Amino acid sequence: MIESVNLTKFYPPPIKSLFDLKSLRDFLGKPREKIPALIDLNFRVREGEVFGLLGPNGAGKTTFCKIANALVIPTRGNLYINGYDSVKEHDKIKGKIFTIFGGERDLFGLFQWRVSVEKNLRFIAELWGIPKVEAEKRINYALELLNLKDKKNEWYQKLSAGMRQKVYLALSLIIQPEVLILDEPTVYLDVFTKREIWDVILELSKEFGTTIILTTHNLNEAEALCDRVLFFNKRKIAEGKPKELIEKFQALKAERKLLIKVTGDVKTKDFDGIAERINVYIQNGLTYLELYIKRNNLKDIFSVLTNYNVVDIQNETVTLEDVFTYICSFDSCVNSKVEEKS
Ligand SMILES: Nc1ncnc2c1ncn2[C@@H]1O[C@H](COP(=O)(O)OP(=O)(O)OP(=O)(O)O)[C@@H](O)[C@H]1O
Repeated sequence: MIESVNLTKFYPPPIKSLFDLKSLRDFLGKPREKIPALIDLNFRVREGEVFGLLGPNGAGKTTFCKIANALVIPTRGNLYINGYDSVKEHDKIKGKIFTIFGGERDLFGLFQWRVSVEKNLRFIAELWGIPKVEAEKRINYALELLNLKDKKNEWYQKLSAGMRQKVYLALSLIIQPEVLILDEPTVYLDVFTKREIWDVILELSKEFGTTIILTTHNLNEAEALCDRVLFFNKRKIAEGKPKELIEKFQALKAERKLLIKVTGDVKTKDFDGIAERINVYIQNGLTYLELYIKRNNLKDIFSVLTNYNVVDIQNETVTLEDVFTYICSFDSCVNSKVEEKS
C-alpha cells in the first residue's frame, strides 16, 4: 500500500549570481520565493492497483517519483510505501520498489553500455539476489514478451532509445517488485512499442499483483491502464476511476463533444448558454469548432449552425482527456501565488 500524507515539496529559489549587484541585494534583502512542486498531497494506492498521477508540465510528478526513491527530501509530510517512510526508512523498501524514469533513462545508470542485453539483465538479476535458474527463466520470458529475443546478444549501447526503454521495462518482469513506479514510461515511443509496454504493465498488474504508479501525459494511456487516477497540479484537483470521472463530467457538464468544421469566422457568442465549453482553432484554412454540449441543447446548436457554412460534423464521446483539460484549465492553483519564502 502507498500513502501520501500532506506531501509537500518546495525547492530552494534559484540564485542567479552573487557577483551581480542586484541579485546580491535581492539575496540579502527581501525573502525569495521558493519553487512549489507538491503542496499537501494526500492519496492512497491499494495493493495491486494501477494508479495514474496526472498533471500538466511542472505539476510535481517527477518530484513525487524522486521522493519515493529517496532522491528528493520532502519539505513536510510523508510518503509511506508498505508502511515505511520512503525517505527516512528507505532501507526497508529498497529492494521492493523499482522505478523507471522515462525521460531520464540513465538516472540509476543500471546498464553497462558495451555489454550485451542478456548479460546486463543477468547482472542486475544477480544484484537483486534472484537465484540463477529462476533468473534465466524470467529473462527469457521478459525478452519474449517484449519482442527483444533477437537483441539479446546486442550491446546495450547499440539499441535504439525505444529498445533501451523496453529493456528497462524487462527488468520489472525479472525483478518482480512489489511496487513499480513508472514516470512517463512511454514517452518518445512509437505506437507499436507503446502497446507492447501497455501489455507488460497489465501483465504485471494482473499476473504478479504489482502495485503500479504511472505518470503520463497520454490520457488515453491512463484511461486504458489505470484503475484509478489523481488529477493534480501541485495540489490535488480530483481523484477517481477514469469511468466515474467521465460519467460525473457527463452528468454535470457535457455528455458529448461535437467537432464541427466550418469555413469563415466563428462567433463564440452564438453558442453562449447552449454549449458548456467552446474551443476554436484554425487548420488548413478551415475553422474547427469543438463544442462540449448537453444532449438537450442539440436542437439549439443545429439552429445556430444554419448560419454557418458547415463542412463536416463529428459526434464524439467524452474522454478522460476532455475531463482533464476541462478541470485543469479551471484549476485555481495553476496561477495562484504560493506564500512559502526562503
Ligand atoms: N531540482 C530542482 N530545483 C528547483 N526546482 C525544481 C527542481 N526539480 C523540479 N523543480 C520544479 O518543481 C516543479 C515540479 O517539477 P516536476 O519535474 O516534479 O514536474 P513534472 O510534473 O514531472 O513536470 P513534467 O511533466 O514537465 O515532467 C517545477 O516547477 C520544476 O521547475
